[in-house]
Amino acid sequence: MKKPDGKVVLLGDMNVGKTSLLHRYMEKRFQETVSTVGGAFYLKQWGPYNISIWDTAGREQFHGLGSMYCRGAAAVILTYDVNSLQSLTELEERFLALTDSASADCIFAIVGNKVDLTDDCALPPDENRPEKSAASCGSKVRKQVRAEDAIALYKKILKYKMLDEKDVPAAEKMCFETSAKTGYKVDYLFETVFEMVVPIIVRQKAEGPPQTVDITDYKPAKRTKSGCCA
Ligand SMILES: Nc1nc2c(ncn2[C@@H]2O[C@H](COP(=O)(O)OP(=O)(O)OP(=O)(O)O)[C@@H](O)[C@H]2O)c(=O)[nH]1
Ligand SMILES: [Mg+2]
Repeated sequence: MKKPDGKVVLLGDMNVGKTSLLHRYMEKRFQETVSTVGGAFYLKQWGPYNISIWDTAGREQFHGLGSMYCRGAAAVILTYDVNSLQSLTELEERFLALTDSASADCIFAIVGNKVDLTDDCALPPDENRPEKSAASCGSKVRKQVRAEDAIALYKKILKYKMLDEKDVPAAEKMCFETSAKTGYKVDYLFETVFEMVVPIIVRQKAEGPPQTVDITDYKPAKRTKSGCCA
């Protein structure tokens, strides 16, 4: 297996569509998923670099693994469901702290998935079309999370990381809305992130061995007679 040069990690609550986004990008299709157990990764060749993209489990029982997956990450994609304000809140309350183990210059992207389930009634109510302000429009639902809410979260992340807005990509550039189901903006999301990750990979390589864990290097510890590990 090729050794990854850099690492991108998808984090977010269960059911927001992390696995579906990754399938859509890597396999160009949408298929039924099962809730992720632990984590899994894909390798993506990007120019001369191999980037590992880690899909993590959103379920609470796997929460402890999150910071291990984030170790040395060059980018973290914080994913929520545009139809669930709670899934955005969880990013701040439950997932942000997991990124403490990421690279110091880690890039953050915030992604609102499942936009296909919403329609233009997500926009502020139109006084001329009061029916559009209803909580649902036909089979589509009103978007629960506004783009501004995601931008506000991005700014909170910068504060948490003690980063200056002028030293990092603009919030508007790093907040995305996608649909894994239709493919809307999925390639754009990953490719924007990869472009930004390349300089971080270059720096990480210049500074020494990558901080990513190569699971092919894993050798089980020898057991001694007393049962301890040697
Ligand atoms: N309509 C719609 N459904 C989606 C979209 N993305 C994912 N889903 C559905 O949402 C459900 C959860 O998707 P997953 O990709 O498994 O979610 P996850 O974030 O990986 O969940 P965990 O692995 O439990 O953390 C599945 O039924 C998907 O088919 C989308 O863009 N639009
Ligand atoms: Mg999953």
